[in-house]
Amino acid sequence: MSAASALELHEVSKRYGEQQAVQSLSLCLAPGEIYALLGPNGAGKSTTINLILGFVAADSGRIAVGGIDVTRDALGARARLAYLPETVMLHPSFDAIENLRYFALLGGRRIDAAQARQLLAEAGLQADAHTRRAEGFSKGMRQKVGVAIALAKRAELLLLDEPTSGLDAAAANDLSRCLRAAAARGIAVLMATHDLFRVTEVADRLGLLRGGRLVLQRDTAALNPAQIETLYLQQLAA
Ligand SMILES: Nc1ncnc2c1ncn2[C@@H]1O[C@H](COP(=O)(O)OP(=O)(O)OP(=O)(O)O)[C@@H](O)[C@H]1O
Repeated sequence: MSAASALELHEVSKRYGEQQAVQSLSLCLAPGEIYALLGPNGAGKSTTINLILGFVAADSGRIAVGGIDVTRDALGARARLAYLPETVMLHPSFDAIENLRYFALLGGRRIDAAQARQLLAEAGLQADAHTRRAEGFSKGMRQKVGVAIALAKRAELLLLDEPTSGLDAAAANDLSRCLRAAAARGIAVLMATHDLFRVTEVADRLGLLRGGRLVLQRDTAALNPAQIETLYLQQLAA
């Protein structure tokens, strides 16, 4: 496996009983690349993310994060990535700066308040929210703190599952900007999503999963949302 890839999956398969959740999946993300994983419910998107996180073990195939094999060194691989779940859990009574410093420390990095402010600003969190307690934070604000944590950790890979579900248009647009900023710093981003509109806005490449198989891959540069939808529906009907 190439150490230059932020993420590499080679012929990865995972079965749950009779259900083939992921089948012979091969995928490679370069540093700074944003990849959108599309597919209908049950296509295998979350399973793919859980395999990369090492939460579930592949039946066969290999996965490497920053060249570190997930099976051989799960902790080493996890140290190189950051995962944003649907709701980023923060310490409710800490403000954004305290949360960032706390989680950065858990991730092995000590940062001061000025660095925390800088990272939160890069992730797009407004300055007046930096010293507010996190208990009142919206989903979008939590995600920004989550991205700032990934930046603080110097993660090479950011994984997101349905990041725009439940976000209003402004917050989703904000998140796109935030992911672009992370990618500009060399972080590769893999996001599972149903949001075809955001795919053209934020992703460099898309992959469509169907029944656990990658049935289509495209650069998004030349595609608009309507074209993506057409490709998507054609593949599902095939
Ligand atoms: N823990 C599990 N036990 C048994 N079957 C599972 C488990 N997790 C996923 N599956 C099955 O594996 C297949 C892929 O599921 P997965 O959750 O990865 O799809 P998905 O693309 O993320 O779907 P959604 O868009 O609904 O989140 C489905 O058939 C699902 O029922």
